[in-house]
Amino acid sequence: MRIAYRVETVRAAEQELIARLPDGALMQRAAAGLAAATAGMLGRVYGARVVVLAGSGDNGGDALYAGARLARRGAGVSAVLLAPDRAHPDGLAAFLRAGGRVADDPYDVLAAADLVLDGITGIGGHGGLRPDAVPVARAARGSNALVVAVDLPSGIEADSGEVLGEALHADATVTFGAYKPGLLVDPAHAYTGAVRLVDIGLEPHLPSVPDCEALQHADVAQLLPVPTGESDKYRRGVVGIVAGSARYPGAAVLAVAGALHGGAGAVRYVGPAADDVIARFPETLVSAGPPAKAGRVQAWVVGPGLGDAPGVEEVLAADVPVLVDADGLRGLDPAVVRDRAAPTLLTPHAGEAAALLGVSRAEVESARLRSVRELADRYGATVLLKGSTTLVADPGGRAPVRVNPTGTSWLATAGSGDVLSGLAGSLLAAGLTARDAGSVAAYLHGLSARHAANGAPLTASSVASSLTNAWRDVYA
Ligand SMILES: NC(=O)C1=CN([C@@H]2O[C@H](COP(=O)(O)OP(=O)(O)OC[C@H]3O[C@@H](n4cnc5c(N)ncnc54)[C@H](OP(=O)(O)O)[C@@H]3O)[C@@H](O)[C@H]2O)[C@@H](O)CC1
Ligand SMILES: Nc1ncnc2c1ncn2[C@@H]1O[C@H](COP(=O)(O)OP(=O)(O)O)[C@@H](O)[C@H]1O
Ligand SMILES: [K+]
Repeated sequence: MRIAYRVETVRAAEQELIARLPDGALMQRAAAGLAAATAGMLGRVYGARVVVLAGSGDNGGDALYAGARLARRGAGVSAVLLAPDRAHPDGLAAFLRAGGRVADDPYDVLAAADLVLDGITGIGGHGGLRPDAVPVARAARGSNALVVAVDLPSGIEADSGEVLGEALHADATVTFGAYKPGLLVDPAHAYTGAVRLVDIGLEPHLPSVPDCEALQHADVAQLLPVPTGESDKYRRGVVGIVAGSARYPGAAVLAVAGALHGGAGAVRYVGPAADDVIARFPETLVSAGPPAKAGRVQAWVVGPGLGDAPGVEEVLAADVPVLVDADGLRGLDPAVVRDRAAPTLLTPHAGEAAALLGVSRAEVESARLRSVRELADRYGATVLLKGSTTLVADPGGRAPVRVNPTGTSWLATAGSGDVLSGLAGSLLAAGLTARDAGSVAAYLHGLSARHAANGAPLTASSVASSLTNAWRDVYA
């Protein structure tokens, strides 16, 4: 599991640790880790041209100390001081002692740089880059240098993943002590490049429950339902799919395709697209009547391609877990969901989430963490917010928000969400909690999409058929 902590928590842990260490030792650990990581990226340090962008806080101090270390190894290092009279005094002194120079003209040194260390702001920065930092950041990005963000790309919001102004696009980020949520969640995540964590000894001082977490293969492998000698199709779970309409029969087919790959023992389909479903997947149990007459299921999926057809309320009245997606979310009454005794999983994309929250789509996309938490609280349900970073939140804010690390932008194609809802519903029927079902489904779906795309456009059908490969990846 990759875990992330918000700034307040990181600072509290730092204070505990600092109290046990000699003065400045923690910053030296950070700077040493940063210098070692960037030396590895450079390959050859001797003779490399390095530019340190140093703001007025400790983030600039880290960058200056690391610059000093690189200078001692033979790099030509220049510093661009964003606030010359407030630069980290000890860091600057060490930097000058090591042979570093303060640049006369930032744009000259940036144009010739091999490596830029972005130490403008770290966890103390808010509101995007200030106007004086913007042209410098643009020149760094416009150069041929490798741009490495110190702790986090300057200008992003560490806690929320928002980008409230301009931020510096890094090729890589070296972060200290712990991941921060903004390093995992878009739009900020799109600025980080590959993220490397430097251990500064913070871990024992951090609480056991993080703010965000991202599953990895081993976590998913433990959660996946695997049949045993005792299993039969009913004990593995039966998932019911209420989806499709005369206008959108394909949504039913895709949701069933996802469900068939999710580990339930059987998939029931209820709705007007039964012929299409059977033609494609003869293993589906279909029925034309209402959901209540379809036979027992351990979980329902309702909504994909449903159009204006009724059925959502009836499904929500069932006492088994229910996943509500797409058309099922339209006008969904929070009171109805909150009153349910069995778990509910809502899977909106940003547009659907915006409609439920009464805000614009852009607001949801720019503040994904806040939006998913707010929706989960409002509905008293688990919410999976789809998009470039898929998030899964439980209500109440106690459990860490799951951030999905897999996926590809090729997934932005019609019907891929239908596959996801069937898949997650199947995992719910197999007995996973709503949070596990949602996050495991998003993980497999994203992996599968990488197989299906492999550098070219994918189709939603191919995402469903590649799910077998995704399961195998996770076990391998
Ligand atoms: N604690 C420790 O021991 C350790 C801490 N560590 C390091 O410290 C970092 C945190 O340092 P920090 O708290 O000094 O804040 P930091 O991120 O440098 O920024 C604050 C400064 O930036 C300024 N500023 C603010 N917004 C701005 C903007 N939009 N655009 C431009 N400037 C802006 C603001 O100026 P002011 O508002 O005062 O004018 C203030 O001076 C952390 O990320 C990690 O790298 C590691 O060494 C591990 C040990
Ligand atoms: N830019 C993106 N990057 C990665 N994944 C994306 C992106 N845009 C959409 N997705 C994923 O693609 C799927 C689209 O689902 P959805 O919007 O419901 O489409 P549909 O309703 O057509 O099935 C979701 O799994 C979502 O997370
Ligand atoms: K930075």
